[in-house]
Amino acid sequence: MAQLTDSYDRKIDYLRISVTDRCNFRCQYCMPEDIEFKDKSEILTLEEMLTFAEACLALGVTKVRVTGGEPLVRRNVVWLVSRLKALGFEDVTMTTNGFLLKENLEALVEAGLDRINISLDTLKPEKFAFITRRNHFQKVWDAVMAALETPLSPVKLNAVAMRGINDDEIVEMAKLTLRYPMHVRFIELMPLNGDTDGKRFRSLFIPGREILERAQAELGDLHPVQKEDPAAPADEFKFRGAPGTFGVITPVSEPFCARCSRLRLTADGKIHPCLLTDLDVDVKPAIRSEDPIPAIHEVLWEAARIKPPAGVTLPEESRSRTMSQIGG
Ligand SMILES: Nc1nc2c(ncn2[C@@H]2O[C@H](COP(=O)(O)OP(=O)(O)OP(=O)(O)O)[C@@H](O)[C@H]2O)c(=O)[nH]1
Ligand SMILES: C[S@@+](CC[C@H](N)C(=O)[O-])C[C@H]1O[C@@H](n2cnc3c(N)ncnc32)[C@H](O)[C@@H]1O
Ligand code: SF4
Ligand code: SF4
Repeated sequence: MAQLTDSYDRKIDYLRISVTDRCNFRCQYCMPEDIEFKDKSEILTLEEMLTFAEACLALGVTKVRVTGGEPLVRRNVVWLVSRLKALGFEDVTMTTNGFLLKENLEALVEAGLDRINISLDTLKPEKFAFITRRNHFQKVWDAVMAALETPLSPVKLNAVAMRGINDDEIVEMAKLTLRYPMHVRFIELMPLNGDTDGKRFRSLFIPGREILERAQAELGDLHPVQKEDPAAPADEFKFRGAPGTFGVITPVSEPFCARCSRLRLTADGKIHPCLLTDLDVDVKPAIRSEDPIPAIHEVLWEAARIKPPAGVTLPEESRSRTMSQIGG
């Protein structure tokens, strides 16, 4: 069967599934404290998500990332991981806030999870409570340490960079890569979650280049690391002799749309061809139809067809969305 490609000849081989819009944290850049989640009746079952993934696999999608909201608050998500692996995906990964990770590590490894990314913006418990609006630093840090002792090591740590909030920790976070086999990445803040006039964004934004310069000024030269997946968004580097890597993800200052290989499925059954536009296509009717695989294929080709070209910027009216709806 033909490989899924978009109108600009980009190969689409990477699917991100947001298994739930719910979360046990309320990170300031992602969602408001009083967010209303979707009614459970609107959310796809895990079996339906699996059917969608199966249709993607037949069109040459080989990688799938399970995300959310917080994927580990969705009951039986470990089952989904094991079924995705059994279907034949080469790379099944998860992005989590880490709160429920330690108790799920063994089951995730057994289910065949290939890699894990953990979001951690700070190494200071009080600041963690300020950013996530939940006082759970220690539990997340214990999970990071526990994950390093499993076949999921090396783990990736994701930190959203915010001026005046966690930029004083750039060097401490970078130093983790000298001590542990971790891939630490700072992500540029994107103006979502009600930041319609972009005010919060302008005061907090730090470009990735500045982050790399500030780390190098203290810790010495960073050497580029060859990517395993050339389409991956992170630019990764190593300090001399370090077991881990340090990097940046720069969707704002240096967008990587020209190499974008991704589609996203939301928990309520919409395909988002791009994280930073409002375009979506409803695939729920196709998933629930009598002959779902060909029906889903039609919708997938339509989503790929409308995927925007390189150079996407987020229109102001789209900034009311929360990242948790689309899965990051
Ligand atoms: N604008 C934009 N941002 C992205 C895209 N992919 C990832 N990001 C940002 O980078 C963050 C980190 O992504 P992760 O979930 O850790 O996954 P990843 O780095 O893509 O992981 P790999 O599968 O290992 O390449 C996301 O939460 C987004 O903030 C993308 O396609 N477009
Ligand atoms: C939406 S979360 C979903 C998975 C899981 N709950 C977690 O936090 O890892 C995925 C990623 O999106 C990132 N993210 C959320 N809002 C963002 C924003 N406004 N700008 C940049 N990254 C953001 C988070 O830091 C996290 O690494
Ligand atoms: S970034 Fe992840 S952990 Fe934080 S509120 Fe959003 S979905 Fe939850
Ligand atoms: S902004 Fe859209 S097109 Fe660009 S890399 Fe992200 S998802 Fe892909």
